[in-house]
Amino acid sequence: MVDHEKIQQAVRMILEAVGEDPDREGLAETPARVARMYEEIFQGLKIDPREYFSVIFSEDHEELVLVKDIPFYSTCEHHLVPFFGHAHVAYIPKGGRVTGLSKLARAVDMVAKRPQLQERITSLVADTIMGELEPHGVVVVVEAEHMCMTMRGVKKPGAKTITSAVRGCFVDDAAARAEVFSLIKG
Ligand SMILES: Nc1nc2c(ncn2[C@@H]2O[C@H](COP(=O)(O)OP(=O)(O)OP(=O)(O)O)[C@@H](O)[C@H]2O)c(=O)[nH]1
Ligand SMILES: [Zn+2]
Repeated sequence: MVDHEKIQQAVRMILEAVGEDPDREGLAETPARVARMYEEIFQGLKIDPREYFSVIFSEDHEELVLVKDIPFYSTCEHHLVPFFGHAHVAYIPKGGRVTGLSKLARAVDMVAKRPQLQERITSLVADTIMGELEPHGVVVVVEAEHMCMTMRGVKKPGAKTITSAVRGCFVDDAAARAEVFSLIKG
């Protein structure tokens, strides 16, 4: 649980500081709404993504598994405005240790629901999968648009940031890595 009372006080202060009247009709409920919103969009702070991989299926598949185009929404830790896009998660299971596909998307979702950096989402998802599933290798690619670069500051709408984290066999196996990147692109 986030501290609703504290968030409400803070939002009220911000509204006053920017020259708004926090008691006018349209804003009266805003501090409480923002507190509820933070509860939702920062819920990943309370969740360890490793818990999604506590159930492992035993399946004899030591070939590529790729879940691509996983939409996500996150909050830039520098400006507290959204950045959002898609994540692509690939791994090659080892020793029959296969996870439910949805767990890959859940891990992305929850890691994103924190004040974040795109690089940290990318590496944390990759390292969590490496640590929990102990696969041959993992590739995570994240593509996102940062509202802090779109609506303010440098103002470059449409600019996309692409980050990748490559682990295990994909580090040395250029062909396997290229296959993943071409499947993501296609
Ligand atoms: N590496 C990284 N940088 C990010 C991310 N999200 C936002 N940023 C950058 O964080 C930087 C913060 O820069 P500062 O110079 O401290 O802040 P600022 O004066 O508001 O910077 P401008 O955005 O350039 O106006 C900016 O360059 C943002 O583009 C992210 O996920 N990863
Ligand atoms: Zn930002």
